[in-house]
Parts: sequence; structure tokens; C-alpha cells
Amino acid sequence: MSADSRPPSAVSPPATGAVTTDFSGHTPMMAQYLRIKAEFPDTLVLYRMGDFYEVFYEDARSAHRLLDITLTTRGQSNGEPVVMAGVPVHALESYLAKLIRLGVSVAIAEQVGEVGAAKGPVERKVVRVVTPGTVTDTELLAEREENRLLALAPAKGTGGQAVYGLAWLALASGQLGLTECSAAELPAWLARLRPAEVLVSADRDAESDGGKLPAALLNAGVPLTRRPGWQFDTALGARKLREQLKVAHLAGVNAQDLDHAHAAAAALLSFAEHTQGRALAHVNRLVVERASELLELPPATHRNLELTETLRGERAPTLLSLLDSCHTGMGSRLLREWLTHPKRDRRDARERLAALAVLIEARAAEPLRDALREVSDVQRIAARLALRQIRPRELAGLRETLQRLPALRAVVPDGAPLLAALHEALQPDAAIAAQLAAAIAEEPAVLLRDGGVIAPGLDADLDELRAISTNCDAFLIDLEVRERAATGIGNLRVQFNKVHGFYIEVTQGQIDKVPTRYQRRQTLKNAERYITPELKAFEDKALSAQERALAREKWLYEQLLDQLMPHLVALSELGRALATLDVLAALAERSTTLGWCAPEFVTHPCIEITQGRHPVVEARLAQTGGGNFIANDCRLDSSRRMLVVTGPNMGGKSTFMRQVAVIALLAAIGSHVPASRCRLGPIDAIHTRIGAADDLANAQSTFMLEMTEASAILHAATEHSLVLMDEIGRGTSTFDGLALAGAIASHLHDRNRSFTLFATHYFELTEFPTRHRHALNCHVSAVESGEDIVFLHAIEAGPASRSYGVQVARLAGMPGAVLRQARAALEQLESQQQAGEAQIDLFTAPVAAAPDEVDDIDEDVDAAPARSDPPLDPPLARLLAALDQTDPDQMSPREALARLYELRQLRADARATTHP
Ligand SMILES: Nc1ncnc2c1ncn2[C@@H]1O[C@H](COP(=O)(O)OP(=O)(O)OP(=O)(O)O)[C@@H](O)[C@H]1O
Repeated sequence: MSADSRPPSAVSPPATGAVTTDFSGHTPMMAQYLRIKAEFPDTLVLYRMGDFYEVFYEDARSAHRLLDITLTTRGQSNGEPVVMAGVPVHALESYLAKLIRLGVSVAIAEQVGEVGAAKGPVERKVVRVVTPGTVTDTELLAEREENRLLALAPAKGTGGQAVYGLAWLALASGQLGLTECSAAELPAWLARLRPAEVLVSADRDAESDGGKLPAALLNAGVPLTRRPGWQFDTALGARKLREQLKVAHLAGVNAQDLDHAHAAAAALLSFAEHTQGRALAHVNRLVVERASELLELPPATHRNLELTETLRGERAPTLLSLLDSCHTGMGSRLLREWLTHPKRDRRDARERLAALAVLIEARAAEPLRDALREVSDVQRIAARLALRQIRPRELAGLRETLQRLPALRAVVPDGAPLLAALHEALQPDAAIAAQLAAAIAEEPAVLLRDGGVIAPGLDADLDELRAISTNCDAFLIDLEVRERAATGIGNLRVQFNKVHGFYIEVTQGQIDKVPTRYQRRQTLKNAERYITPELKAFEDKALSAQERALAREKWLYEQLLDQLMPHLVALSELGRALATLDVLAALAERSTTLGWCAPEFVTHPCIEITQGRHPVVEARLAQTGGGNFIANDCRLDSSRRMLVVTGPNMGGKSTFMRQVAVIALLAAIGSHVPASRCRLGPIDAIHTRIGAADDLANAQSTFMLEMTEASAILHAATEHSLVLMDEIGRGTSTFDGLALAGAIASHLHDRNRSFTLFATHYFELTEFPTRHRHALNCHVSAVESGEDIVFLHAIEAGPASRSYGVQVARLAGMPGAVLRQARAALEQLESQQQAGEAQIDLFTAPVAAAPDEVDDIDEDVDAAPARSDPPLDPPLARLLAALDQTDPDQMSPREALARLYELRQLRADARATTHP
């Protein structure tokens, strides 16, 4: 079908909800509006009326509230005033942006029929549905972040537990993904994917957990869109995926055996097609992610390491903002993807590191980055081409990018397989560049409807029609000269305006000289405007030529898009190659600028960092003139699995622990790291429990949150995990906190056997290493200078001698009277302690846990090689076992509270045993 005969594509309504069709009491126009609205009940319908999009009734009230636009009533329909509000057509994009940001979906009903063609209102149809997860307009998208739509299909796993199929799509770049996960893993996936909208079944019976949506989803605050339950169908999903990816078997794309994810994909693809009103030709690549293949980064780790957002929710300074010196939006999006989806397997990281080494050695990063500076967002251009939304200037941008490719290829150095593959990928079919060069004008207009988009010389008909318009000026000058001579009116002028067309203008003083063949067209204050038969004939020819030229341009443009469609896959691949080069060049630049080193990967368990730094803290110190960052070493291996870190507040404990985690993560994505040397064994997860503010949104107290997070870590961490525990136990009374901190440290040391950095203010815990052979003390150093304290920030072996809390309070400007009283109280407390209270045994392991308290981890430990650590006391063992059995994700708040009381009771029992 030729492009100009293609009807405006209409979006079919969603299949949910009964549609009322009796609008007989309404005016014909309101009846038409209500019919459309009934088909899109959950969507704000913008109804085109001339130069405005109007919204009515409830939608009008919502729009008034959300957009701060005036609410009015006009006329009556069905005996009621019509409540309405409107936005001007030219301002649509800015209002859309606001609505999408607020999570509101919008259906745009355009006038598609001819005015006056039939009785009643002009025909209108919904031609576009814009939802938070399916926006593709450049103006509505963040340039450096992927906008993802996620579909969630709940199911029961083989053991009856809740499992989820996930399918996601970044429509604006064509990336499709699938995975399956347990209820416990769902929060991490939501943190990783950060969807803009989530599709869930409207059929509540289909939901797991008694028809409730998972708490993780409700807490994520993402707009939810309900779709008919039958759309979450495994067989439908498998078929749609095969068709979309053009493969005979899903095994070919590693997507077999994922029934739940296929069900999610069915709903995902149906909805995405529904909003676009067409097939998604650019969605041709699938990633299947399996949690077991990814380095686990729970949401708490995302938050605590400030990977993509600061603890306050800002975009900078974060690890991503520090790393992202990419020159293209594509590169920034890919870098974010690498950082949030690091793999356990080191193949990709090794490839990237090899490429970085060559880029740095050959000093190729800067020339490459210069060449990338002017490159367009080819990924999004390919998507907008597939969706037929592409603007002329985007095509011009693509043409220029293609013309730059040879220069870009020339600066990609040899020497690494990844670079060789990228070099190869920068050579798409020359036909694309040739078609664009021939078809698109040098500097095309912004909008196709303005004309001037198609290059001269492409089409003889268009050139001829344009020539008529171009010759217009010569004709008008000639006519003006002739009419001045014929009438004797010296200041007569022949002119054109858009409203009145062509006219001859004569000032009032000369009107008596106007001949009878002039017909009056318009009267102004000081002049009259006329038309003559000759001018009218010319006007008809010129205007129709202009109109025909525009129609011809539109047709040629659609033809060009048809010709480019077969190249969509090549364009997507080119986009990916450009993005990868941009990220590699940015990582090379960061490494050189910030003085980082290449990490080494080894197969035995270890984390060995020499002169490591926290890159974000270091950058902030440099920016604020806060002095030099003090580099520190960290050495963990199978015989040194835990560091108990002590030292004053503000001494740098948190910074030290986070820098170790950040370095491990950077290495996992194939980046250089802020250290002078770094050797890493296998790492499967980074768990962090670092004090934060109360989780008011989820109605959890500081302590409850602390225990919930700690418990999740004790359940999940393995001997390949890195665990950061910062001041665990501080959320409750000293004794409770100390007892729990000791028990948790023992569990991590004896059972999880993870690499653990355990920062604490409990001096009692500095005894821990004497009883646990894989643990060591270290402290951040500080010295006293008179009444003041000077932080040295250097990590040194052994425990800290004291806390310096009062000195730090002095630094914070605490009133002198308070400090004096605190100092006196401190001296008293210290002398009491020295007076010889019985040393509490915090770390003794239980003799044996009660039979019903033995969990899987216990069995692992039993099976493990003999270890010399002493066993824990039974009450402590019971406390630990109860903690082990506490799965916060499976508990209601009431159950959690009850468990908390139980834990406290167990703790009291433990104390009673230690102090009979
Ligand atoms: N290695 C370092 N070199 C230079 N400055 C540092 C270093 N580590 C930390 N700092 C500075 O000290 C500040 C406090 O560090 P950090 O929060 O890590 O201390 P902390 O010991 O965890 O304190 P608290 O116990 O109060 O949580 C940082 O914000 C940073 O400005």
C-alpha cells in the first residue's frame, strides 16, 4: 500500500470494562465523545476540537487538578451542564509531559473525517495512546535513561510458593527482556529495572497471595495498568515472542522454559502494540536474564552505595554520575545498564577490560570521544522510524551520523576482540546513507507539514510544483509594475498573506484611480485591498501548487520510510555498537583522569585492594577543597573473612566499607577501579546493611527495618558474597543491640562465611576476633589535639582505643555545658566498667539448636570441615535460629511485631543465662 493512501492508524480500545452505548439524551457531539471515552475508561481522553484538545466531565476535573487549567461549563447535554477544560493544540507536548510524569495515561482523539462530509460532528478516533511506559516522543523521554514498561505475571512455583514472570520493553530503543524470579527476588528486579509503568492482571483471581499485589510492587510507587487476565497467557506469549523475534523456536534465543515470563510477554507486547496502533518492527532483540547469572545487588545495596541516586533521591553525586562522561544518550543508558546488571561471570568484564587497556595504551579514547560528540541517538531514531513517528531533522541527524562513520572507524584502535567487533559493526549497508542523502534536504524543516523536507532533485514532480511557488515572486513583481503603469497609482502594491491570499493594496488617497476590474477584498483603515481575475487565477495555481507540493513531499517522505524499514535491524545494531564504544571511551577517560587501575580476576576467594579510594567521596573532597582522600588497603581471603572496623564517628568507617563494595562492583562491570592494585576472586552478591532514616513510607521503625534487612542478609549471603554491616544494633537499647550485633557477627562468620566488613561502636565486639579465627580488628585512626580530635582516616590494624564521641559533638557545635556534663558522665561510666563487671560472653555459639530450629544453613555448617570456633550458648542459638526463620517478606506487620517480641524474650533468656 502506498504511504499516502494509508489511513490514519486508529488505536483499538482496551478489552476491559463493559461499554455503555446508550447516549441518546446527549448532543451528537457529546454522544461521540462519550462513546470514545467508554472505550478508554481508565485513560484521560483528549478530544480534538479545532485548535484545542478538550477534556470533559471527570477527566476535566482531573485535568484541572493535575495541570492547573481552568475548569468551565458550557451548554447542556442530557439535561446537565457540560463540565470541560482544554489545552491548546500547540502546547500539547508540554501538557503530555506533565501528565506522563504524574503517571497518567492519555488517549488522543483526533478529527479524522472531513469537516462537513457527513451530518453530525466530524468523525474522531483515538490515534495515539501515551502511557508512562510507552512514550517514544523525544521531548517526553529522559535522554540518558531507558523508559521501561514491565509486565508482571504471578504464578505458583513447584513448591506452591509465589513466583513471577517478568517481561519488559524499552519501546524507545527496542530492548525486550525476560526473567523469572521468586517473591523475595522481586524487589531487586524492580530496583534494577526501574519501570515507568507496570502491567498487572485485571483478573484478581490470577494473582498470587490471595489476590494481593506483591508489597514490593505497591511500595515501588510505579503507575499500575490493569490488563485483562486472558492476555497473560503462556502460549500466546510464546507465539508473540516467536513472531516478534522472527524465530521458529524460542530455544534459539535462550528463552525456552520460561512459561511465566512468556505469559508476561503476551500482555506486554499486546499492550505496547495497542498504544502504538501498529506492529513494533524495531523490537528484534531479546535479553533473557537469570538471577543466578547476575551479581546480586539488593535494593538496599543500590540505595546505600548511591549507585544511581543519592540517599536523598538526587541524580548526583552518585557512582553513575561520576562514571558517566559519555557523549551520547545511548552510551549513558548502556552504562546505567552495565552498572545495574553486573554479571557474576567475568567474560564480558574481561573483554571490556582488554578493550580499555588498548584504548588507554593507544591514547585512543579522546579522539574516539571527539568523533562521538556529534553522533545522533541512532537507537531511538530506529525506534521512531519503526513507529513512523520520525521527524525530518532526526533523519538528517542519522544521515550525518552515517557520514561520520568512516572517520569514527579510523580512530577505533586494533588489538582487542571487542574493539574489532565494534569496528566491524560501524559499517552498515551503504544504501541507507545513500537514500538519506538523496532524499532529505540539507536543512529540513522541523515538521513535515511545513514543507521543505525533501531534497531538490529527488522527484521531478515535486521540483516542478516548487518551481511554480518559487516563480511566484517574479510574477508578482511583474504584475505590480504593470498595474502601476495601467492605473497610474504609484504606490500600488501586490502582496500575500496567509488569511486573505493574494491582493492588490491601494491607499485611501488613490482609491478614485482604481479601475472597475478590481474587486474589493478587504477594507483597512488607510487602504483597500483588491483582487483581479488575473491575480485570482494565479492565486489558484500557486496555492494549489503549494498544497500539491506538500502532499507530494508527504508521500515521498513515507516512501523513504518504507525504503528504510528493512534496515531497522542494522540500525539497531549500529546504535548498540556506538553506545558500547561511547561507554568504553568514557571508562577509559575516567580511568586516566582519575588515576584508576585495572582489576585482576582470580579464581580463589579473595578481595585484595591496595590504596583503594571511594571515588565519589574523593571527587567531592577535591571539589570542595576538603583535603586529600586517604587511600586504604583491604585484604580479605579464605583465612581473613571478617574485618571488625572501629573508630570515632566521622572517622571514615562507612566510607572505607563502601569503597570496597564500589570497587568490587566497578570491576564486575569491566571498569578500572580507584586503587593502585586490585585482585578479586569470585563474588556473587553485595549485601549492605547501613543505617538510614526510618522507612516512614512502609511504616517500619528504624529498628524493625534494621532487623529486616539484617535478617534478609543472613538468609541470602554465601561465602562468595561481600557483606557490609554498619553499626548493626544501634536502633535499640545498648544491651539488646550489643547482643544482636554479636550474634549476627557470629552467624556471618560461622555460617554464611561471607566476606564481611563489620563496623561497630560496641567496644565489646573488638573481642570478637579473639574467639573467631577468621575475623580481625581494624580501626580508623584519629588523634587528639588538646580538646579537639583530628581524623586521619587511615585504616590501621587492631581495635580503636576509644570513641571520641564527645569530641565529635564538640566539633558539631554542642553547647559547652552539655559537653562538660557528658564528659563527667563518661568518666564515671568508664571507671564503673573498669571496676570489673563480669565480661559478657557475646559470641559463644550454642551447644546445639533445638530440633525445630535447625535450618538449612546449620546443615551446611555441620557438613563443613571441622572448625575450631567454640559453639554458641543454647539461648543465643535459639535467638539466632529464630532470626534465621524470620522471613520478613512472608510476614504481615502483625506477625513481624509478634516475632520481634519473641526475639526480645529470647534475648532476655540469653542474658539471664549469662548472668544467672
Ligand atoms: N579515607 C578518607 N580520606 C579523607 N576523608 C575521608 C576518608 N574517609 C572519610 N572521610 C571524610 O569523613 C567523613 C565521614 O566519613 P564516614 O561517614 O565514613 O565516617 P564514619 O566513621 O562512618 O562515621 P559515623 O560513625 O558517624 O557514621 C566523610 O564524609 C569524608 O568527608
